[in-house]
Amino acid sequence: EDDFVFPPEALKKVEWDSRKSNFRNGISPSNPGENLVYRPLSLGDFDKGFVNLLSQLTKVGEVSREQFEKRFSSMKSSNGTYYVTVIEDIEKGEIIGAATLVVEQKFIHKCACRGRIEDVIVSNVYRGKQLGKLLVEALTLLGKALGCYKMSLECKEENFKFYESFGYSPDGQHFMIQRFKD
Ligand SMILES: CC(=O)SCCNC(=O)CCNC(=O)[C@H](O)C(C)(C)COP(=O)(O)OP(=O)(O)OC[C@H]1O[C@@H](n2cnc3c(N)ncnc32)[C@H](O)[C@@H]1OP(=O)(O)O
Repeated sequence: EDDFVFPPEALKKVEWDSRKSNFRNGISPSNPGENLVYRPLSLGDFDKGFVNLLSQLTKVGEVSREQFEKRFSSMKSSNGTYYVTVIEDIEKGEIIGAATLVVEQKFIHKCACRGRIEDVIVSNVYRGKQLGKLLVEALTLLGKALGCYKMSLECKEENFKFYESFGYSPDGQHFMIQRFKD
């Protein structure tokens, strides 16, 4: 039986009809394309190249099965915080896209929640098929459905246009960062 990092039913909250971006090929979360499935990250995805896919985004380093399983169960037990989603090519048994919604709990704005879109990646072989758009649009609408008062993400300026199509805009504030490790 599949062990998912969050209940798959949560994705049913997505109101796809209220999406802001246009999909050239008519794909949707329930129908992302031939042999493709959009769903929560599963424990079995370690063997389907999930970690390898992330290395196309940034440095991942060696992640053992044990480390993956520990992180997976920690995310799963923090109910309602980590919505790690993936697209699987079921013919190949391979994870070819991923994106995460993190729902941060606040005291401000009457104990509101803020959504952050993180770690958006589509395998270079599958780019240009509207799958990146599907990942971002679905998580944006999920954040809205879960009651987030605000959604945000960090990206390179060259990706601003991409994210603007889902309703994001640069806020003009300067983001600050300090790295303790590479
Ligand atoms: C919050 C974050 O995680 S930021 C990090 C984002 N991830 C990366 O940069 C990793 C490397 N890149 C990728 O994985 C992919 O290129 C992604 C995720 C950015 C896009 O995924 P793809 O599946 O290739 O894109 P998809 O086919 O869904 O969308 C392409 C559409 O966006 C547009 N687009 C894609 N990238 C850009 C860009 N950088 N600037 C402007 N438009 C863009 C295309 O023109 C196209 O528009 P159209 O639908 O009107 O024709």
